[in-house]
Order: sequence, then structure tokens, then C-alpha cells
Amino acid sequence: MSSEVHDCIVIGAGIQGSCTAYHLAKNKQKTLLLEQFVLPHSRGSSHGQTRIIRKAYEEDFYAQMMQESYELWAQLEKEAGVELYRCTGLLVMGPENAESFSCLKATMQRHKIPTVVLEKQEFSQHIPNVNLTDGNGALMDTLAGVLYADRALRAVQRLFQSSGGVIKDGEKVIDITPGAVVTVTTGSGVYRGRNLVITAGPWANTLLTHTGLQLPLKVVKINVCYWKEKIPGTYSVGQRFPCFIQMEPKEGEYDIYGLPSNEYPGLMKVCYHMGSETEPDERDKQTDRGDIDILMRYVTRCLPGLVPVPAVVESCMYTVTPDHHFVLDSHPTYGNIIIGAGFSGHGFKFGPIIGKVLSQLAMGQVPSHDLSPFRIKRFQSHARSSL
Ligand SMILES: Cc1cc2nc3c(=O)[nH]c(=O)nc-3n(C[C@H](O)[C@H](O)[C@H](O)COP(=O)(O)OP(=O)(O)OC[C@H]3O[C@@H](n4cnc5c(N)ncnc54)[C@H](O)[C@@H]3O)c2cc1C
Ligand SMILES: O=C(O)[C@@H]1CCCCN1
Repeated sequence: MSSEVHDCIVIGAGIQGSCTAYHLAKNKQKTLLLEQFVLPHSRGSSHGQTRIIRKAYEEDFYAQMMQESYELWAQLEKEAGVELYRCTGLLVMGPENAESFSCLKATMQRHKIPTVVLEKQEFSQHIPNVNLTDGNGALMDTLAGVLYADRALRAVQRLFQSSGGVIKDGEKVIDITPGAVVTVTTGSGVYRGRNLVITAGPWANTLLTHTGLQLPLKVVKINVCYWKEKIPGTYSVGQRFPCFIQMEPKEGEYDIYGLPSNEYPGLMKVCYHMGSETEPDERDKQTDRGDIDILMRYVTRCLPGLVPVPAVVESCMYTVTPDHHFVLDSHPTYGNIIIGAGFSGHGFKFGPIIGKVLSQLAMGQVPSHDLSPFRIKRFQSHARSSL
């Protein structure tokens, strides 16, 4: 074991760990970022070319955090000298009389998020080639768009390194010994840090076992489906087609969402916001296609310009909490272990702000956002959390 003690060790080089490490290094913290796979990889949750960025949220705390996240993404773009965000707008469709749809509208209004409400009569004129479901309303979050995910991850990791940070990839953490100085053992080394951040995505509970904590997290495999345009370009980013979310507020059903064709010419990404449970290392053994059946019916009904059979299916994982809100907190027993987990399929857009608040927790500072919705304590009654 080297006698070197890092200010902070971060486990997991997905978007959350990479952004946290970047903020730590910017704050002159001697930081080591450990990643089990050789980078870049496609075995976690942060790979793929695109993600949605939006301020349209029902909850005030997300809308608020996104105000700053947009600013931080813009700073990153500038610092890295690459385009990470493309404004396309986000079309949200949902049952007009559902509480979630009106709550979304009200939150957007309260936070002065630029919004256009689309009346039914004008819908098809503004959004051709989409059939609005009967009883649904529609609105547009005009500053929403696409984040270039793979590119963003690379950019943040590069900026971390150029700020003096060290990445060791292909090093799986196999043991953690908590203490005033935390000892972290990988397959090829032993490292010590005054603070530890665990941002291990679907593997969060595997790592937390070493600290005597388990969170109520469910890992699901998402079939990432791309659908062929009957006429190339119909739903393309070039034709200013927006991202969309079809809200499904009924119990047991989940939203459907899409991004304009862009990364694969002629193919539009349309996915279901839930999947079947899996062990993170056994992702490819999970072959349930129930989500694809739901999508095929939706595409047939609402996106008539697409061939209703997926042309490409890729895999990704969500790590879902019971309330679909994140975990951003210190370990209940070891104050120098910080946890970022359970991003529940919507965490990418928050990467820079999550990195900032996790780095603040790791530096012993008061976080600049209220983290009470994200505390571990809220799971106290839950069977799988052992506190
Ligand atoms: C299909 C899909 C669509 C999505 N769409 C959106 C969207 O439109 N907008 C949005 O904002 N978000 C979206 N998300 C969610 C977003 O991508 C995730 O919330 C985010 O990527 C989670 O990042 P993470 O860093 O927590 O996890 P990960 O990216 O999984 O990173 C964790 C890392 O930890 C490493 N690790 C684990 N265990 C160890 C170990 N023992 N030793 C060393 N390293 C370890 C893993 O290898 C991995 O690289 C989507 C997710 C998916 C799957
Ligand atoms: O985070 C998002 O914006 C999207 C919304 C739809 C589901 C997947 N995630």
C-alpha cells in the first residue's frame, strides 16, 4: 500500500462520479477516480449518444436544481470547447385531467420556465406526424433539448484530468474499510482517502455491503429502441422535431419518451420508462421484451411515420428508488463516506449540479441546494434498508 493519502477517492466513472471528481479537482482536492471497466464502456447507465435535458418537472426541487444545472452545462461546454447541448424543445403530452399534468404546468409557471401550451386545434399544425391521444393536453418546454451524453462524459473526465485528477480504469473496487482514513482495495491496488464518494450506479448496493448499509434500490434493464422513419427525416433534429414525453399517470404504467432522429440517421429513439429487474452483471440474460410490445402499440397509434418494429435495440440500466427520487447523502454511520445513487432513469441532466453538491458534502461544506428530498432517512421504514 502506498503511503499517499488522497483528499477524496471517487468510485465509479459514470456521469455522477466523473462530475463529482471534476468539482473536487477544481477545488484543489487531490482526487482519485476508480472505474471497474476500461473507459469508455457501455455496461452501466451513462453510455449512449443522447439524453434529454429539461426543466419540465412536477417537483419544485428538480425545477430549481435544473436552473443551475443548465448554467453548469454551459460552463462545461465553454471549458471543454465542444457542443454538449442542442436545443430541440420537449413536447409533453398527458391526460388533461390528470393531477400530474396540471401539477407539471403549475410548477413550470411558478419557476417561469419558458412554456408554450399547444391547443388541440393547432397541435397537428405545430407537431405533424404525431397523433395526440384523446383527452390529452400538450405543452412545450421550449429550452429543453438533447445532451450529447458520451461526448459529455469524455469531456468531464478530460477536464478532471487536466485539473490534476487521476483516473484509474479497469480497477474494480473489491473492498472498503471505513475509518478516519478510508481504505479502498481494488483488484490491483490499495488506496487511502480522507473521504470517499460512492457513485457506482447499478452496483451501489454491492459496494455499500462493505459499509453495512443497503438501500432499497431496484436495478432494471431498459431496452433502448430505435425506430425507422418511413420517410427519412420526418422526426429529425434537423427538421426541428422535439424530444417528447408521453405521461402515463396510471398506477403500474410508465411514461414513453422519444428523442428526434440524430445519432443514427433515419432512426428515432423511443423507449419505455421502465424495464425488468436484473442483476447488473447479468444484464444480458434479462431478455424480457414486454416494454417493446407496449412501445410497438404506441408507435402504431401515435407515431404513424415510424415502422412499428424496432430497427435497433441497445441496453442500458436504471437504478430505481421507491419514490424515483435520488439518494444524495452522507453515510448514516461514516460521515466521510458520501453516496450518490438511485438516479431512477432521469439523472444525467443533473450531472454537473449533482457533482457540485456531492463534492460539497465530501469537502464538509454545506451543500448549495436543499438535499432533504434525497436523504437516506426517508427509507427508514423500508425493509431493504438496514440503517
Ligand atoms: C435508456 C436510458 C435513458 C435515459 N434517459 C435519460 C434522459 O433522457 N435524461 C436524463 O437526465 N437521464 C436519463 N437517464 C438516466 C441517466 O443516464 C442516469 O441517471 C445516469 O447515467 C446515472 O449515472 P451514474 O454515474 O449514477 O451511473 P453509471 O453510469 O452506471 O456509473 C457508475 C459507474 O460505477 C462503476 N462501478 C460500479 N462498481 C464499481 C466498482 N466496484 N469498482 C469500480 N467502479 C465501479 C460502473 O462501472 C460505472 O461506470 C437514462 C438512462 C437510461 C439507461
Ligand atoms: O430524464 C428524462 O428527462 C427522461 C424522461 C423520460 C424517461 C427517461 N428520462
